[in-house]
Amino acid sequence: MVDQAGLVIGVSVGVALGLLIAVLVFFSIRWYKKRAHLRRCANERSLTTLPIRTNGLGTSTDFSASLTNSIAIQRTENHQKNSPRSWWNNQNKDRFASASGILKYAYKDIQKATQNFTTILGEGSFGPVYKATMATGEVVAVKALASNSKQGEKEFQTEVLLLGRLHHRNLVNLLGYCVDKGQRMLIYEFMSNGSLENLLYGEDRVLSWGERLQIALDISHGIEYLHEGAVPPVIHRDLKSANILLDSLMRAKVADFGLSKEENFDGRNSGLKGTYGYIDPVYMSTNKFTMMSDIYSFGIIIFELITAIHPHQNLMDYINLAAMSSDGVDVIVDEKLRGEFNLEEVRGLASVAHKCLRKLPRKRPSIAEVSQAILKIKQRRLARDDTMSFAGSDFSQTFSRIEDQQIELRRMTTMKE
Ligand SMILES: Nc1ncnc2c1ncn2[C@@H]1O[C@H](COP(=O)(O)OP(=O)(O)OP(=O)(O)O)[C@@H](O)[C@H]1O
Repeated sequence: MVDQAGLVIGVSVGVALGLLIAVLVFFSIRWYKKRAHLRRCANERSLTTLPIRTNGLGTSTDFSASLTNSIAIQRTENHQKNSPRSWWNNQNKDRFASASGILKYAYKDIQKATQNFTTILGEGSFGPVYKATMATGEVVAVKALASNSKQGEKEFQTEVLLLGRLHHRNLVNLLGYCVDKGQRMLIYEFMSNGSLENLLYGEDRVLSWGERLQIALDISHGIEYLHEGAVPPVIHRDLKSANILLDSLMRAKVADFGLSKEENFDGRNSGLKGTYGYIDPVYMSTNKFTMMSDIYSFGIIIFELITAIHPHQNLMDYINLAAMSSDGVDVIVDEKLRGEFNLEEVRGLASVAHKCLRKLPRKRPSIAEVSQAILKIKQRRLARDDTMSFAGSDFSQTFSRIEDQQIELRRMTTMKE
């Protein structure tokens, strides 16, 4: 009896234990599956994270977030190979929206769009730039990284990372990139009026004073976004008229981030980054590049707009001479303007530029202050234009009143006759 009872108890305990273990295993598997699912979801969310946008345009995080974005780009590539969406990828295997919102193109697409790389627009230190018409009909500019380029891959990655998350109407937008067949290329929006340098020193067309003022304001807004809108802030390091591009409406956009950090000083490998004539003297002596060094370069660009004298043609000497003359900046205003400018506005803009070129960086204005000052000049100009057109309309009203009276008089005299 006792043995039987013991057996029953033993079996019951065994069964209970077995059940307990089965339940535990079941829940462990469920818990593990759930965790794996959550991790997958989290990964997918990070892949679709939007690029960093600031100033109310979207979320902003720190630089590590932009690195996460770059990792996400790679993960997207691996992930897409195996995902159920691979049918979609097969349809679009040459193009896909990367995590930073820019498109990746296949080499053959670019080859076709540039008619086998025959549509060259120009050549910079990065390599040749081509005009390309994509399959969609969109016209773009393709910057190909020269294979012998020293700063190549690092700059390329910087540019893709940086521009992919920076969007502003006064920055040249990066639309896509290509890393294929050992080639690396960047695809930008096409700027049909080329560079400010070509416009100021070429023979094609003369920029009016109004256009120059607007260009100064556009550049200022572009830099303001880089310095004060982007998180973390971006220092351009190679602001110059060749890096300001103009669209079909003559609106200016700042170009060449990342690429601008190459060692490019006077052709010598001095370790300094930037372009001779635009480099802040304080940076030259301290090797420390700050936002104020960008402000200095912008001051030089403003004087280029006023004088159309290139910094390589002793622009600084002219500026210093004019500062000593009683007529001030008036003596160095671009002759091509043929007096078609408002002297007060020119002096106002020159005063802003002088402040940007101050020896002590801390005495230079911030880019927001520069924007404000240029905006004020433009607003005064608009107000004056309004007054003139109002005065003009007043005059024409008076004139037509006189005409009406004359007609009336003539009518009365004919009636008398
Ligand atoms: N997005 C664009 N749209 C139209 N033309 C462009 C575009 N980007 C560059 N270009 C043209 O291509 C040429 C080379 O430009 P790139 O930016 O490579 O060199 P750079 O700025 O002139 O010199 P560096 O590389 O030494 O700074 C320039 O003449 C420029 O006007």
